[in-house]
Amino acid sequence: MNTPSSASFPLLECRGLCFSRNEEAIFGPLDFRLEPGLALQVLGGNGAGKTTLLRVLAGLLSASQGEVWFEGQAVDQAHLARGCAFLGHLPGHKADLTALENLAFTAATHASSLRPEAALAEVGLAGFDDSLARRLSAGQNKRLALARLRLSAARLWLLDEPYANLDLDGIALVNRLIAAHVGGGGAVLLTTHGAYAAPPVPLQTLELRA
Ligand SMILES: Nc1ncnc2c1ncn2[C@@H]1O[C@H](COP(=O)(O)OP(=O)(O)OP(=O)(O)O)[C@@H](O)[C@H]1O
Repeated sequence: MNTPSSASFPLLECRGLCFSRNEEAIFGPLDFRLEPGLALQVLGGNGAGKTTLLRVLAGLLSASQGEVWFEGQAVDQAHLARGCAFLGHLPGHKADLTALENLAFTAATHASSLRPEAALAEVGLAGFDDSLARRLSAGQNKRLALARLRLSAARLWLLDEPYANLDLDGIALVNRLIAAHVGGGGAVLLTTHGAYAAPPVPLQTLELRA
């Protein structure tokens, strides 16, 4: 079987993607592509289906209809769960582990060349190595989640409200991380309500309506 070169295909492509709950359409059908080196901002008011779309693309929910293609191949839910890095509303790390223990786990599972201590410093949490995650503030927890993202090897980042809970430095940090990831050939799909400045990278938008 010929394996297509990933360079000649979008990183992500959705064809007729729909999600329904109890026969009520939440979103779709959606058709869009996301090329490496770009970000796609999903816009929409409360309840429009932004989080649901990201959860489908992260392999956490099963689409009702349609196809998702990843690096030129139609993929199933399990493949999506392995292939993307997802930053959701919840931090997603272990509350009873320290900041550094959480990062060491991520670094080991992704064989990251970046040291966990360096990732912690990069997100402004130097000195919090031994702090339990459950003792961190909401913004510090978001920063720890961003450090985990930094250690991930995934080319596709799915960021649900990445600016939420962050101060101005934190918002600038998110923009720096997105710019570096996209500049390195990755791609980012992010949700916002449009209240924050968009990341400083080539940006497409996708509007969902409730
Ligand atoms: N677990 C659930 N069970 C039932 N309905 C749900 C569930 N999660 C979300 N919904 C419904 O699905 C719709 C889309 O929700 P979703 O969280 O995707 O919206 P959103 O665009 O992310 O909203 P927000 O901007 O408020 O975060 C809403 O009508 C919501 O009530």
